[in-house]
Amino acid sequence: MVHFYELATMDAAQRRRLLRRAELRIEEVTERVRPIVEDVRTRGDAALLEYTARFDGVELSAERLRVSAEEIERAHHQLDSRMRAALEQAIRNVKAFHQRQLPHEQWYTQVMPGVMAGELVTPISSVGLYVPRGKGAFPSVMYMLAAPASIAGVARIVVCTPPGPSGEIDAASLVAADLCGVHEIYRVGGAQAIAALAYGTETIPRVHKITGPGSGYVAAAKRLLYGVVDVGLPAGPSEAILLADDSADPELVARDLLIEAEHGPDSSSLLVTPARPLAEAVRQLLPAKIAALPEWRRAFCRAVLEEEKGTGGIILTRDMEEAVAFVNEYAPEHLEVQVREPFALLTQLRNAGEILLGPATPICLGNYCIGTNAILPTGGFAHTFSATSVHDFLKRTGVAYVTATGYRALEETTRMLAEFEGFPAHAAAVSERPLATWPEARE
Ligand SMILES: NC(=O)c1ccc[n+]([C@@H]2O[C@H](COP(=O)([O-])OP(=O)(O)OC[C@H]3O[C@@H](n4cnc5c(N)ncnc54)[C@H](O)[C@@H]3O)[C@@H](O)[C@H]2O)c1
Ligand SMILES: N[C@H](CO)Cc1c[nH]c[nH+]1
Ligand SMILES: [Zn+2]
Repeated sequence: MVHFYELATMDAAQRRRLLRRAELRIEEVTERVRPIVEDVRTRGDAALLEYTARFDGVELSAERLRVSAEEIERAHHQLDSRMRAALEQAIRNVKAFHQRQLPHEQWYTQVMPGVMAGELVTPISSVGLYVPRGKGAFPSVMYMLAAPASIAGVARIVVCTPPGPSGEIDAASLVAADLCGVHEIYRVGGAQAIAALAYGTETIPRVHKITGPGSGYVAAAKRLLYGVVDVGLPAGPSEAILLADDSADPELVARDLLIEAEHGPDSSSLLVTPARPLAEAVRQLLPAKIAALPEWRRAFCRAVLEEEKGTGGIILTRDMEEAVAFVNEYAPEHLEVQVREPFALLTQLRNAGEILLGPATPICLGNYCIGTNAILPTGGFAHTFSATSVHDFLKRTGVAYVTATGYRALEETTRMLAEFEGFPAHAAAVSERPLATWPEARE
């Protein structure tokens, strides 16, 4: 039976378990991941190759870690033409959206006469993109990461992605990377790939920032490496909430509930609604829809929606206000809204990686081709983190210029604050400064 909860009577432990979702499993695997990270740090490529053999079942040599230019070229010939057209449309939309995010390279404001303050925006010089592949290939993740990184102007973009059963990287992912101008791709995945990007190995040079989604192993490795490298937004196992009222079509809601549930047993997918007839109808429809899926995706949906450890299901609330409050507390990665007046409700929605409004905007469109980014914060981190964007690949540096007039107006304030804080050198630096002789302090 699909999990069915009434929010008003849900006990505190159950509520906490749903709110924590996959975070609990990431904690569980952290100690298993720690020695992998340490091993890659000390033994480099040799460790990478051993873990690739153990976890991906692929024997590689260090020379084969990097995908060759010929393989990328071959991928273009191998890719089915309809798949190429789909990729091109999706990438076009994703690029158009992210191009619009680009901020001005610099801006200044006169905060008071003679005091100019502003920001210089520059790209991060090297980034590592993690594209998962344990339960299927993700060309979409490739372009969701590579497009904003390349639009931001990152000079060195490196991709790590696990090899398929015969050591190959799928043609669609290679073409997607190429269409985004990314060519440094290594066939290595899991915690070992994150460690390689953070510390560097003989073959994979280290980067300044790593970003991209992944399984619990990947998420745990990133947390262990916080402080060694910038590990970006926490994007772990996929999750979604469908927020619906009695105007929603149960058939569409039931279908859309399976979108994120089919990613893996650690995914979460919840219908949150005050409409009992809708909740009951969706509950009736789900078993047949789950049964119609191929075996392994069926097993994932059952694990999420029916099994004891699963963190999916249906939550019935007393009214829409209670439903919205729960959604805001949960802060889902994807939020699909199927209510009579979605734009009116939007003003009350505060925490989500993305919000998709109306019955024609199912989560799968957002996953692939609307243009918005599908690499989003999970585990409740949408309370503070944002969707992946060009801003993840840029940094802002404060820039200021003070003239002699501005300096004179700030001299005493600086001295007062420095003396109060007990910094005599700070205070001395604004005493008797021979400003008038400096041509660069001109007005
Ligand atoms: N939040 C997002 O934006 C977002 C987007 C896409 C996908 N996802 C999520 O990413 C995840 C992808 O997971 P995946 O499994 O398909 O790919 P993955 O690449 O993250 O994990 C597979 C890798 O894990 C390693 N591994 C496997 N078993 C291991 C073990 N026992 N010990 C240590 N390492 C092991 C292997 O090296 C393998 O290459 C899913 O949970 C999906 O929901 C999230
Ligand atoms: N649902 C994922 C983000 O959580 C994105 C994705 C890619 N392919 C299918 N789904
Ligand atoms: Zn998805």
